[in-house]
Amino acid sequence: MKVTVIGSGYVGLVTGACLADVGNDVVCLDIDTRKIELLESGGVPIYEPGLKELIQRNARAGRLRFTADTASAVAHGDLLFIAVGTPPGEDGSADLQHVLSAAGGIGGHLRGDQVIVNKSTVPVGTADLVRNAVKAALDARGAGDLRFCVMSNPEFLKEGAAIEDFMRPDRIVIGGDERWGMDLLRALYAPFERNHPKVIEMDTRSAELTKYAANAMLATRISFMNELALLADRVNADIDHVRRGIGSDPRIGTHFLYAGCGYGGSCFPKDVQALLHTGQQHGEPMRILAAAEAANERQKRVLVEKLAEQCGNLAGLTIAVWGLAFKPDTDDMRAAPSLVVVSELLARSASVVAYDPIAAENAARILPPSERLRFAASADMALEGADALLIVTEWKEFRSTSLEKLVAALRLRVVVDGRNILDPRQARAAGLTYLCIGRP
Ligand SMILES: NC(=O)C1=CN([C@@H]2O[C@H](COP(=O)(O)OP(=O)(O)OC[C@H]3O[C@@H](n4cnc5c(N)ncnc54)[C@H](O)[C@@H]3O)[C@@H](O)[C@H]2O)C=CC1
Ligand SMILES: O=C(O)[C@H]1O[C@H](OP(=O)(O)OP(=O)(O)OC[C@H]2O[C@@H](n3ccc(=O)[nH]c3=O)[C@H](O)[C@@H]2O)[C@H](O)[C@@H](O)[C@@H]1O
Repeated sequence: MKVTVIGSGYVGLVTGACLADVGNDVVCLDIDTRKIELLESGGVPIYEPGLKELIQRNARAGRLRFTADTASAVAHGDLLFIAVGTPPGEDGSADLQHVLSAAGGIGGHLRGDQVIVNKSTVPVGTADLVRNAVKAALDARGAGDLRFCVMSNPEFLKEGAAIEDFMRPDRIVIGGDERWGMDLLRALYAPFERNHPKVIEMDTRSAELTKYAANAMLATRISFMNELALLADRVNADIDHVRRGIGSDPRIGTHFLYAGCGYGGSCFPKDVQALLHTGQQHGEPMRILAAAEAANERQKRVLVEKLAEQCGNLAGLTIAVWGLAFKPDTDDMRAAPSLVVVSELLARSASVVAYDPIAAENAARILPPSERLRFAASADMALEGADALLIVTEWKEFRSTSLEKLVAALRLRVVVDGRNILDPRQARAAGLTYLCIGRP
């Protein structure tokens, strides 16, 4: 099938590359010409495991092309995916300017009999706005009779595992009000079903709401566990035991129950805010979600609070920070808890030496290096001259770190582990003051 993907970011590139990989003829469009030039020359603007190889393989096979030319890209696809960003506006609502500008571009060049599929995460009712924007652009060029429909197909992939998630989805939500659009999209996704039905059909508005419901539920689950972990700290219980104890109940399940230093990323924080905003707009305040968000804001400060409880005044201390990305296996720094952790340390007049295997460059754009903030080239180098260590992201390379090395390097021998990756007994036996989240 001929597919166009509008927006070549995390979702657009993964969607484009995976659809090409099963044999479709895909064009990825972006307004960022530097991104397109890089992609055309074999580079990939983001870090996502396996993506570079997948893109290169399919580009070589001629099934995947990149362009900044809206006219040819829109003319190409029988299916036109919108995968542009929907960042939070000032009031927390989803900012739809990119979606609507993409819709305008589609309307300006539509050739007819094309299905517009919205993959961006957007509030309920956006499909109608997209339809109106396309129609207005068609009318403006005297082409109001061309046939098209607008569908919702939210994306559930996780960064760091994006290709696996796309290739082997738990479910494929398709929201639409016209049968021909449904049929075309179902046919596109047939190779991903592998004898197990994955497609869940519904109306557009329910599909739009499903996406927010999923992220809001997951964010709430994490905040619930984080609050429980803070309580476990107070009552001398172990959140890891509690997690296993409740996760074995299939009604609860084992996934997404890890306490830590707060959720971040490009989606949970912004989608939680957007759903809160939708609730307010319609006179149905989402009280549970508001509490989940407040708990997350608190959680991002817990590491520094624990450090200060242990060390007293942090002024003048040098703190090593391991991990900056909002989770391992990504270079994404959007709403990463590390941003709060590092800013809080600097605000308390500590110096910071930070290390991240992949995200340091992106981090330095948000937190510019200064006299009190340096970026180290390795985990070991971050420890040089440090008084204490904070672990913020659970990159694999931190898991089997030598405890003896930490004891030798850290002047105060204090480690605050925001992801519970070290063994408390071993850490203490080695001579560290080891603080973590919800484990005695
Ligand atoms: N990043 C993720 O893991 C997931 C993101 N989503 C949703 O998918 C959407 C996209 O997210 P990301 O891929 O992370 O964003 P991104 O910021 O990585 O990529 C968006 C791209 O769209 C381009 N763009 C903006 N306006 C355009 C236009 N009019 N025409 C062509 N290109 C345009 C930008 O230049 C950028 O390259 C968001 O709504 C997000 O909430 C959904 C599931 C997972
Ligand atoms: O809409 C989106 O963009 C995506 O948002 C999340 O994916 P992502 O943000 O890539 O990463 P997650 O693995 O969900 O992690 C999000 C945050 O939660 C934290 N987390 C996750 C799991 C857990 O048990 N505990 C925990 O603190 C992570 O450290 C991270 O900061 C969802 O998991 C995806 O299904 C969704 O498509």
